[in-house]
Amino acid sequence: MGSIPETKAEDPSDTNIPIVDLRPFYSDGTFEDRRKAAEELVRACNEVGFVYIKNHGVPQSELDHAFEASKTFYALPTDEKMKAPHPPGWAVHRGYSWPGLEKVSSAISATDDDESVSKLREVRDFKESYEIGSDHNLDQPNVWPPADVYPEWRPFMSSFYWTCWTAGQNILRALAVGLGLDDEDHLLSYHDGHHNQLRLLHYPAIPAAAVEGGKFARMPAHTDWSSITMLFQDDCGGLQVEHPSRPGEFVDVPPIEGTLVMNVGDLLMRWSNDYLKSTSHRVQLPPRQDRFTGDERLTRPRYSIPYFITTDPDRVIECLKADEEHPAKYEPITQREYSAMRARMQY
Ligand SMILES: O=C(O)CCC(=O)C(=O)O
Ligand SMILES: [Fe+2]
Repeated sequence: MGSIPETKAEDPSDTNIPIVDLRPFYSDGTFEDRRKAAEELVRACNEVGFVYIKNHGVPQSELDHAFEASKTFYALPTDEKMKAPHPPGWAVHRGYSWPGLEKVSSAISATDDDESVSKLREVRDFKESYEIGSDHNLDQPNVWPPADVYPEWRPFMSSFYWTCWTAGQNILRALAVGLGLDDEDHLLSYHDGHHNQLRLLHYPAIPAAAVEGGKFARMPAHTDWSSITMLFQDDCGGLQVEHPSRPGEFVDVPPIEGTLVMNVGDLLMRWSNDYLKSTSHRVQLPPRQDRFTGDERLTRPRYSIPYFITTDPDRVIECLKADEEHPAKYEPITQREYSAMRARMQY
């Protein structure tokens, strides 16, 4: 006995987030095997909104390379990284954002008084990120550093973007099968792949007290706006999701080797008539004490790679899963209208 819970954090049996094996969507899985995996996936998205996927189709060698490249990029001097700066404003989300540039937050609660609102704004997100899209997405032109800064960055990340999309297509197929749609390509057909976003995140080492004292956050609670998000995380830990039936309580989503974490975004929640849940999540200090060193309890840096999958901006999304018993809760909308509406609500 005497086992310490945190030493078990990477044990798959220690998490309440379901693990779904998508192998039948890659090998010659029988129709029955595919349907079973798809139904498990949809059940997890309905009950939790978060799910681990194994046999997700992104080769481990490419993932290892992506994390190595991310580390190499973030280890560059700031003035080199700043040669690919995120453009000012919110219209374009590409290139390098330095620590504190972005403040992620769900809408500030209407009941918050002025003092706590300004306090919230003072909390800086202690992370840096780099956003990449398709070179064919003219709404969101990519921002790359000059080739001599890090020659391999652009070619590798451009190709990795499409590797992630190949895996994402099978997840969208599995979701359609699990939702019982006649055409397994139904959801996929709304995504041409050019509107996704690859994000390389680095949460630098930070003394635990700076986060515990509320001065800095790694990433505050939010939902994603995408159809779905695929997330790859290193072995640091710290990702948490809101408990599906206990609002305000967050549970750990520990890294599990060989899996990605998939979550439902707000757009797919609306599209599915709220059948699939877009769950709030955040990044906190790691739960495992062996992730800290020294008197200051400096937590190790964390690297993660989310890949946000989004529909073609002008396709009209109409509620699925609507019937007499469950009338459509939302008007048809395009992704462009939807994100404009969300942005209006936020500012
Ligand atoms: O870093 C993580 O694990 C989560 C990132 C995330 O939720 C986001 O970028 O939307
Ligand atoms: Fe997120």
